[in-house]
Amino acid sequence: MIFRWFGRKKPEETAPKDEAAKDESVNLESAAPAAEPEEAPEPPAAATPAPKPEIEPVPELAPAAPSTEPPPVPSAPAAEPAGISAPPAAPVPVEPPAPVVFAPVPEPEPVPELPPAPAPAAVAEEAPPTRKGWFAKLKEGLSKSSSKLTDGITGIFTKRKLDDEALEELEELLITADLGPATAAKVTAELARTRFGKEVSPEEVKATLAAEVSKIVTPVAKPLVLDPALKPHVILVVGVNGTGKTTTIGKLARQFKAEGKSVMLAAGDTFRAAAVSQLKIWGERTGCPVVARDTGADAAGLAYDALERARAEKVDVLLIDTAGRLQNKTGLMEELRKIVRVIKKLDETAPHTTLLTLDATTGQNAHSQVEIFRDMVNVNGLILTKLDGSARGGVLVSLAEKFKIPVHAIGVGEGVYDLRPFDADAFAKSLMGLHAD
Ligand SMILES: Nc1nc2c(ncn2[C@@H]2O[C@H](COP(=O)(O)OP(=O)(O)OP(=O)(O)O)[C@@H](O)[C@H]2O)c(=O)[nH]1
Repeated sequence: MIFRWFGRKKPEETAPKDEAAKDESVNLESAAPAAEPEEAPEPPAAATPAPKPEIEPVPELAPAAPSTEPPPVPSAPAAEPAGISAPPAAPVPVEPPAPVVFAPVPEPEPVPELPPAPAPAAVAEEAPPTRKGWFAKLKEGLSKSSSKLTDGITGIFTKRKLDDEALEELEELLITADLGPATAAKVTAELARTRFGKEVSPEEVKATLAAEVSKIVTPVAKPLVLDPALKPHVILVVGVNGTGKTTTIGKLARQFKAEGKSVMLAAGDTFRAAAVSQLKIWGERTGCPVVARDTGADAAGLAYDALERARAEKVDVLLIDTAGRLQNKTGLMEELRKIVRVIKKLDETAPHTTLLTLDATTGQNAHSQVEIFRDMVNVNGLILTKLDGSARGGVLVSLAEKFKIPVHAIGVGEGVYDLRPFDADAFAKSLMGLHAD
């Protein structure tokens, strides 16, 4: 029996190469990586004299500051990775997962008037969080993902030896929990190496799996570090509509402000009026100026103006929001590449960080999104959003294994404090329903 297990092929041999990308729910007719687009039109209005963008004045900081920055929490440890700060707050009502828009619908005309934007809760309404509160929230947020795993593990390993059959069942369980075939095979093989033929308890299995998951995700757990020499450090935020780009920008803006940095926001999703007004609300909440134009304006031109303005004002960080509609993939690709090309006219090293937001509730669909956006722009950081309430949080493990792109932070709620640096060990333990210390 033991030989059968050890005689198995290595994960990379057994795992179908593009298994993950073939997720049933991805409509890759419109979303699949495509050939290089035709030559994009020459840089926009941006480089030529253009109407001055609308610059939201920096709201008066005196009233905003106390509400934006909670008093220091004594129990929270001081060590906070650069770029990401204070942990989050009271439980946030869990939204039903927002579906990723992939359907090949015709591209609508820009909507001229501003529909009412959802108003994020005021920063002041959220209680300052503690470290303990953060782990509780992470564990609670991942409870749907972890209960799937822990119930399965208990079912397989109650009073049972670790034999071939048990290992196969475990491997299947890990695949259905979105860890991906390669990761599932790797983690199971490690368990077999140390425990094969022995009676193992569900607790032992969970602890071993948590340790293996932690090993896989540790190399990608890298905080978002700003280069203080850059004025500004330009962060381009890309991702499919509804994955949390704008919300993540708001959360990051709060954190950077809390570190004493000056922040400017650019409403680069000029396609949707609601996206612009939503970013303006985040600008007001966090006390950051927002560079915006009317709906339908050229996004690259807007980004150029924003960077010019941020440079003139020696702003520390410029966060650029973008559109994420994949219905017209070629159009999106052209738009994103044009933004990058145009801002490079001002700073050839920009954007310094290109962050892709991924909605954890979409599971393996996230793999296709990484491939698509990586082909469009040089994605060099990921943020996994909506880990709260997702039963598919295991996807982070397979993303780490496959793409090895740094995961800078995770979102566990809609509140302004609900973004945290990605802590590999806490995540692995929470995913396996174990207590994170
Ligand atoms: N539960 C939960 N909801 C989140 C999280 N991040 C964002 N959301 C919610 O997801 C929804 C979409 O977020 P947006 O920030 O508007 O997403 P977007 O990518 O900017 O979408 P568009 O503006 O349509 O391009 C909003 O209702 C957010 O409040 C998270 O970590 N957890």
